[in-house]
Amino acid sequence: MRSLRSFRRLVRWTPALQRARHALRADPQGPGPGWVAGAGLAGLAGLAGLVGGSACACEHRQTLGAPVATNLEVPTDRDLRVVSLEELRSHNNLEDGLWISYHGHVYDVSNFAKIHPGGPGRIQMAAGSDLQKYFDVYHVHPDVSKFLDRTCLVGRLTPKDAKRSYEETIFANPYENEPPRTLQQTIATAPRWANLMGKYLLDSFRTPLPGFYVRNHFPVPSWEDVEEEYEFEVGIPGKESKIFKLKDLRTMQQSTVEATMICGGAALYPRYLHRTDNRDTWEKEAFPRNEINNNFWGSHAIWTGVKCRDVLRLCGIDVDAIALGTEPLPAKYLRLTGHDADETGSSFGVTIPLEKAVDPFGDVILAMTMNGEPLPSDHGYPVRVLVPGYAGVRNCKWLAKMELANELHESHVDTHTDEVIYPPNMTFEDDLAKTSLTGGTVQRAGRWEAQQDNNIFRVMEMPVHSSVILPEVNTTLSGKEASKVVAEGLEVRGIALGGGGHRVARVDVSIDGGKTYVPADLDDHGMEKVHRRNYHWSWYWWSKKVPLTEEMKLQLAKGQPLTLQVASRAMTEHGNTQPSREDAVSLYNLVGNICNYQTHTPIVITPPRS
Ligand code: HEM
Repeated sequence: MRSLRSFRRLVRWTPALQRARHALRADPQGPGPGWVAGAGLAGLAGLAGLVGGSACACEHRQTLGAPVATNLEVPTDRDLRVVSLEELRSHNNLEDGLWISYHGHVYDVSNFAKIHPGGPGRIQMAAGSDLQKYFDVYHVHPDVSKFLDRTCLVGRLTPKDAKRSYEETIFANPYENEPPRTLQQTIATAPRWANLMGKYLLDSFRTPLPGFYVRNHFPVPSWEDVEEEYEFEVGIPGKESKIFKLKDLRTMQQSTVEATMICGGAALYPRYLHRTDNRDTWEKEAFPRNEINNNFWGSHAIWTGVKCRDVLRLCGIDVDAIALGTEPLPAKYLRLTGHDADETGSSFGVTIPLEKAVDPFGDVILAMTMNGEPLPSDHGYPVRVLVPGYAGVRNCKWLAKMELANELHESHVDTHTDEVIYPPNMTFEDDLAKTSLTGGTVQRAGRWEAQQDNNIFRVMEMPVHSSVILPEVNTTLSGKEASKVVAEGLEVRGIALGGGGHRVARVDVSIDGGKTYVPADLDDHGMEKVHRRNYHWSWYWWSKKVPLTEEMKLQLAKGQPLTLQVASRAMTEHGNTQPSREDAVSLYNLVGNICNYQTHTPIVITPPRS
């Protein structure tokens, strides 16, 4: 119910979605279970007139017969059967199969939809139509034909029909009216994903708000003009839910927390598709991409808001007794749901341990300001849950609901997308290939789902991490700069974070790709005095002039350019540290979450004139 309310808010706010809503109204099925799975979604995409035609009575898998390709073989176009536009469009629901066209090929993505990182609903939006129209908006996708061709190819369209399929697919961009943005380097626009890259991260200890790291999953809900309508609900089993409005929070005692927020991905992009052939592509394709920028996917701010435990206390939870252990935990988790939802109405939701929320030193607050200003829309205006030490995604924006529960949140984000660490034997294409090309399609998809329960866990606290920020990747130093490096050493600067509130005890720097290290000078900007107990939520900055070895100097003296591989490794006071680049290869996990390996920053020194 709540997610429908959020969706309505989005619809009211976004003109593109308003247009889609009209299309939905024209759809006789209207919202409901059939709507999610069927032609209603095509209506949402403005496709009602195109794909809502006669339902295909046949069982599509039977019509397909034997798989057209094995895992690694892609048939040539000559061998593919020609699919008519009508047939493509008739496969627009789960019952008859979800088919899409892409670059002239037709694919059955019925099984893939279940594991689609962007959620099953979004694939259903495109059913019976052309994928490219969607990818024109959702730039998060690289060219996916590589694995679609290997996994779920049905046939091809004639060139004329391929053109028609693209041209007649009408899709209204739900991200047209996102808030204005400046400063950041954009990774993706729909949904918004952006960060301050490289040297700008070291411009100020507290990141300027327009540059603060953003990772949205859905269009931004706008509360600016209607903040008096804003509310969130607290649900406690066996009790009536309690509603809080902004004015309720504003009259409560405010707390301030200095905290760095870092992405659960910590580093890796792009993910999935660059590693579909086998795990080795993790190093060959994903690592180099990751190392294009000196990126630390996070930012720092001072946050103000109401303690989460104070809100729970008002709802009748004895947070002090629970924290002291004199009362048992009433539930394992606190589930957080946002007012943001995907284009099909499926809400954002994540889980945090209830223990963290009631811990008087856990510093979980319902934040209303960042750096002394109201939260910007991109950061959850008016209320975001700040969960210091935890992955960014746990810090639910645009809070709509908090509920005590013994089960994890069932949202797609919490179960599939950014939240999970998959076991090392799991690859995207393997599972996908098996799901789609064998007769037992559903069981294979089940393998993926089964993994969810067994060996897959959720990213909660972040691990220790550090990044080299300066010099920037591929910097070339020559002339006086090169002479200075020879005389004084290479000046390296960067950022480190203990993760989970752990103190960073040391950062070591290497200029020879991790063969040898020297300790850097740490600067905590006085945060040691600010943080309570043993928790340190803030990033550290560090710097070091690393001397060249005699061998390196000799190489330059011979007139040969010198390439250095700069790396850093932070270590907590427990001795936890970052894996080397080599070790990270075997630490492969499908999505690339908490990938805190020591990236390499290549820089070149050209021989200075003596
Ligand atoms: C067969 C068709 C599709 C394939 C193979 C596909 C594949 C993928 C993959 C691999 C990702 C993860 C990308 C990454 O994080 O590096 C992704 C994410 C995403 N996809 Fe798709 N996709 C398809 C269709 C669609 C459609 C039709 C939509 C929208 C209507 C869509 C929306 C998204 C969004 C929004 C994300 C980002 C989710 C997030 O991380 O927040 N996708 N898709």
